[in-house]
Amino acid sequence: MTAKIIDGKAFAENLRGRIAGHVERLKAEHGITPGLAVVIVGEDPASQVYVSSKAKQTAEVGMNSYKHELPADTPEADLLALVHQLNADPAVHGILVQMPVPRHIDANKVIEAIDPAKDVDSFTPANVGKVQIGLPGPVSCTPLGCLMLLREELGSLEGKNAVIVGRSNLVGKPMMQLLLRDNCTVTVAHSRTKDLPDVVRRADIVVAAVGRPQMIKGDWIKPGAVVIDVGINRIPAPEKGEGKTRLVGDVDTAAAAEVAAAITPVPGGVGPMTIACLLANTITTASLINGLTPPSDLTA
Ligand SMILES: Nc1nc(=O)c2c([nH]1)NC[C@@H]1CN(c3ccc(C(=O)N[C@@H](CCC(=O)O)C(=O)O)cc3)C=[N+]21
Repeated sequence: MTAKIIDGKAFAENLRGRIAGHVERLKAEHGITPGLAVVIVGEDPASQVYVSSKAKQTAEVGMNSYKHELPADTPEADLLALVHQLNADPAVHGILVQMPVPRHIDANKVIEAIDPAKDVDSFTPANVGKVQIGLPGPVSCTPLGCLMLLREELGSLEGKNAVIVGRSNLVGKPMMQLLLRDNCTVTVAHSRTKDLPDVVRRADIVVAAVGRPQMIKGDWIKPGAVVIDVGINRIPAPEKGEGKTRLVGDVDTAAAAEVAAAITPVPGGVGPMTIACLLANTITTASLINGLTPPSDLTA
């Protein structure tokens, strides 16, 4: 078998088109222009590129984009003060503080300072809890993007054996909640899991989120499985020239594609969905802040 390559970039583009429609409606019917504030501390070049593309896409769907770039040595108190200022700003419906923050800043303190009503990453304890019990609110961007791709590919996920490799707060744990809500039988595997290849071989759905380049091999994949590769790893690519690099996922894509029914590529799979879901969450929070029901096509 040769797997279908799931085009996350195209799905994300379509999603952004629907988001633009929702922005239009919020403006025309309610006089609300959703606003997203992105805060970045320090000059990490990869983060800079990523934040710029978020700002560009935010503007493209008709939302207001507020970018705050702070120097790497910004005191924690100054960052917390900015978060409080954004919490109080009625033009801001979503706040994202780009992670990781420099070591002298406590990331948990920053996350807990964000008003859960504006927490478009769904990182705050309040929103993590809401996702767990199924209350409306923002849902972690990467898991939400993965869920949308899986539903598009499979329709109902009911009864599927889903194996998530990785138990991070960022991806593994929220992914577990979402797949459980869609009636999958969920296994969360991690670095201490015994016989990991055998565990993965039982999966109808594999979500790889470990951050180790090409760790999941082709012969770990059950024939006909759907594979979602969350990994974004930069590795040396001497074939492209001295000192060059390329992006690979957590899955050996070429080998897995020989066995799977469908697989997301890296780049062009989950990554673009993450940013589109950030915009989707800003519609969700802007709606809820104004007492409106969020659009059902943008959430879990
Ligand atoms: N508060 C916070 N929220 C985040 O959601 C967050 C964060 N901090 N810190 C960094 C990570 C990383 N992340 C990515 C999203 C999209 C791509 C993406 O679109 N990747 C492209 C490739 C981009 C390239 O070529 O470098 C792709 O996979 O096709 C990558 C990485 C969000 N993060």
